[in-house]
Amino acid sequence: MKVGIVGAGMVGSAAGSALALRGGASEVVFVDRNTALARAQAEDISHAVPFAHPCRLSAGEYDALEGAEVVILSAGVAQKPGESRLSLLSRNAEVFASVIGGVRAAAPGAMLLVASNPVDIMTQVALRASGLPPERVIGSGTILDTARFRSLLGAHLGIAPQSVHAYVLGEHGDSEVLAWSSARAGTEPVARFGAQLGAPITEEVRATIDAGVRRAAYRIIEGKGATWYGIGAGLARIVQAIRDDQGAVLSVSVVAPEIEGVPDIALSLPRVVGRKGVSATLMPEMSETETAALRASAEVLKESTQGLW
Ligand SMILES: NC(=O)C1=CN([C@@H]2O[C@H](COP(=O)(O)OP(=O)(O)OC[C@H]3O[C@@H](n4cnc5c(N)ncnc54)[C@H](O)[C@@H]3O)[C@@H](O)[C@H]2O)C=CC1
Ligand SMILES: CC(=O)C(=O)O
Repeated sequence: MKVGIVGAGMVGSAAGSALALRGGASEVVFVDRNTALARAQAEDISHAVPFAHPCRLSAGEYDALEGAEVVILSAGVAQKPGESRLSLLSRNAEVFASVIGGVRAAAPGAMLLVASNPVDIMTQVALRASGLPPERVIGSGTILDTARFRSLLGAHLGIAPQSVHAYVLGEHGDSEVLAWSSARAGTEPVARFGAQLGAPITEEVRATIDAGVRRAAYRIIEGKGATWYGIGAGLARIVQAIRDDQGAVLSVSVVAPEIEGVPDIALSLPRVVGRKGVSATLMPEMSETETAALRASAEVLKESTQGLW
């Protein structure tokens, strides 16, 4: 499958690299207003291909996206230390205004996979600008936060994160909701599993894991300026679910008519992802507190779109 990546910075290049290393695409094309950067990323990643799977890498203008089935949108500005994702909105909405037209003209059949922050609102921006149906404009949403949650829970329980089934819901951002009520280790609720293994999930453990997930981006940006490996792998995971029509259940963001009483909203819930994009949305079992937190997260996002359209 041919995949386009608009925005060849840290996130776009990490996604291209993950796709090449995992065998997630037969062809990856980078587009960036910095054409030298796009060319250099393609050349650099192509040198990893002999150690991985066949994959052609190149860079070009928008017309090079012709035939792409998925286009990843990772163009725009990223957070500086201490800055929130929501603060990027007006700058990145402006970037998308110039990017989406070029993508749609060159690759009208492509699904859009949005990574730029604030990703939930940028997914709404991309939907409106593209005219595509909502199931074909997918935001990476909390795929990364869910990975962070599974990773920290797995480490606490002493099991592989792949055996932890737990999701982060709502905004990919400060108001996100860790869905503890539905979290499972193997088939067991995580609290029961932890008690059996001598790794109880106390209030203190929950608070530490919550901060570990919610504050991850801030910590990493403080330490190295940006985050890219986790989201690069997450984007490649979504592309593979689409390419292979997997029906994978992933926490991604799409525009929905209503969630928890908030109309016309994009946020993350577990969703079934395959060749047609998102084919179903699942509402996990939640406690009253989690339901209220999800509603609050939807309201934060809704509030942030005021004045945008
Ligand atoms: N969804 C997620 O989980 C994550 C999202 N992000 C977001 O991804 C975005 C990209 O982050 P980085 O790659 O670290 O930034 P970066 O600054 O390394 O790369 C952004 C690229 O976009 C390009 N660009 C800017 N305006 C453009 C335009 N009009 N047309 C074409 N290219 C344009 C720049 O030349 C640059 O190469 C940010 O908004 C960041 O917040 C970052 C990490 C995780
Ligand atoms: C930057 C960002 O959105 C993240 O690492 O979660």
